[in-house]
Amino acid sequence: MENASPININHSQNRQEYISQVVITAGQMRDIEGRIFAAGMPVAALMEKVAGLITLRIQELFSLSRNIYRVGILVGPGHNGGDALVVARELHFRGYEVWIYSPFSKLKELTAQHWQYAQSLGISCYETLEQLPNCDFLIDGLFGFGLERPLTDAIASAINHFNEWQKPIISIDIPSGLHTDTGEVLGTAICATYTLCLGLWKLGLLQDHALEYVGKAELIDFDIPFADVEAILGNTPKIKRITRKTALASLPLPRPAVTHKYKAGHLLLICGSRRYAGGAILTALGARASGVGMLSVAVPESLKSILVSHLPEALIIGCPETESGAILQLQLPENTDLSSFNAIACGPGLTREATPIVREVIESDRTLVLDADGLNILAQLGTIPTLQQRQAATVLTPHTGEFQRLFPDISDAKHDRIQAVREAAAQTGAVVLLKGARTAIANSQGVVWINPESTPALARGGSGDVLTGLLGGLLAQAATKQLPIENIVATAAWWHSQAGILAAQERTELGVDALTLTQYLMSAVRIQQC
Ligand SMILES: NC(=O)C1=CN([C@@H]2O[C@H](COP(=O)(O)OP(=O)(O)OC[C@H]3O[C@@H](n4cnc5c(N)ncnc54)[C@H](OP(=O)(O)O)[C@@H]3O)[C@@H](O)[C@H]2O)[C@@H](O)CC1
Ligand SMILES: Nc1ncnc2c1ncn2[C@@H]1O[C@H](COP(=O)(O)OP(=O)(O)O)[C@@H](O)[C@H]1O
Ligand SMILES: [K+]
Repeated sequence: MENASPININHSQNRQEYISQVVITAGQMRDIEGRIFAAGMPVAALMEKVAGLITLRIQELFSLSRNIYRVGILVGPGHNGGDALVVARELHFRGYEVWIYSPFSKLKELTAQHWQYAQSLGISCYETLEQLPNCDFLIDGLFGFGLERPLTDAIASAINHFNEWQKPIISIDIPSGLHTDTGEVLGTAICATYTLCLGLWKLGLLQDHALEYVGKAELIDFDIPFADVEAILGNTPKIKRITRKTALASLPLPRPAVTHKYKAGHLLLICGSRRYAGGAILTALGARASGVGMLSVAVPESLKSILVSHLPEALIIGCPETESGAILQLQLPENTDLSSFNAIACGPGLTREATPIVREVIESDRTLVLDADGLNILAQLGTIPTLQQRQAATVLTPHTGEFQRLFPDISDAKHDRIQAVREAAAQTGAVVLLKGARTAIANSQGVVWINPESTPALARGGSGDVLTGLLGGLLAQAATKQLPIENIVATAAWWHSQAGILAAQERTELGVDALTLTQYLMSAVRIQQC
């Protein structure tokens, strides 16, 4: 299986794209910073540059042409506090009313110098909370990527106090109190309205449990040299954000002028039961939207007519069913066996009665997506030994509950989803897509893609079924083109979310039922292509 293709970072026009993909840990940022300083960049000069860019962004967000603003600046003991003090000074010169608050008796040297200079300019600097007047917004420079120990006592209560103010808070680099890598709350954390992440995206900002603290995240690019990033990350970063550009690059567009339906991929969906008929319809509609050349859908016989009425273009295969209406046996049309398909997606709505069918597709040599009951059955069969028998590519698409059933020995799924999904892919050899607010995808070589934009409108029954169909359809098309599986999986996750975002914009977050979502898939791509 091909690994992530290297990003060519030697052309300046690629910088923006590269920077928007790369995700780093605190340790990597420290190493990159160390190289920049060792090469001769003065620490104070870099702080000035970064804080200048932060100031410009704050001026855009809270323009004096609209209002007179009183700003509270929260200053920590390290260089995050130093950044905040430079911002305080600049906002003071620009005409903002600035108050500085820092409860720390000991500041790093550069930070202490900026504190002293701010005081000399007549900016009010306070050490106790009560002295700080009511402000229109706050700038959080308490802690950046240097925070490693849980916050306690006075500083923890101060953070809780500021959160209660319900004023906009702009966090510099990362909301203070979040762990830079896991996004975990270390005691307590600032609930930011905006997070201005410095230089390169920090991993913790893309972890699900950090999202309620992060607010709207933006990157402040301060021209970190490529050579320094490359020296630390190599030219194929291990953790990447899925971008519009990378996602669109894996879509099977444009179609060649001369082609036919089987060249555009043949997908077999195996889904549904009498109890869960809707899941089969949604999965099939997701597959339809992928543009797949030929769609076959195996369902229990009693679902055949309803599937035909929703998808007249698909070949609906009615299978013998159990007493309770699950598929009893895969009964493919004459002259067809599993090798007739470019990809198989199996699971939504099957019920656990369909174990023999799941076993059969796992034993096949076809690219396989397992979801929902396909995953529950796999967990019962024994995830790792069962998948070790597979010769072809496998994609698992669990939500957190399914993930824990599949990988009970990976304890990290709730604390560090990125590490968890990476371990799961390494143990199974499969591409694993862990669903969530920030869906993460890993391959067995340890490369991870994170979907950085989505909407809670998707937290709704059936939206995962749509993803399974969409992904299956893309994989079937990709199989004829030799595109890397993990790139297709990332594209499917991105596309699904973009459709959710578009639908939520037009219909509110309450208006994105799974059927509606399928109707937005096409327009989401069309808009993004423009
Ligand atoms: N790299 C870059 O690209 C650039 C980086 N820049 C900025 O530097 C920031 C990183 O700065 P940093 O390394 O000084 O760490 P930071 O997060 O400010 O705090 C560490 C301090 O907190 C203290 N401390 C820790 N835990 C604590 C606790 N529980 N309770 C109380 N104290 C605690 C800890 O003390 P110690 O552990 O030594 O006792 C230490 O003094 C970065 O986020 C960005 O804003 C820009 O200026 C330029 C470009
Ligand atoms: N809070 C959220 N923000 C963004 N996307 C979400 C959120 N919650 C769920 N999703 C997405 O919605 C889909 C839900 O899938 P799943 O849990 O399998 O639902 P179902 O089985 O009902 O179809 C996944 O693609 C997931 O990433
Ligand atoms: K901060």
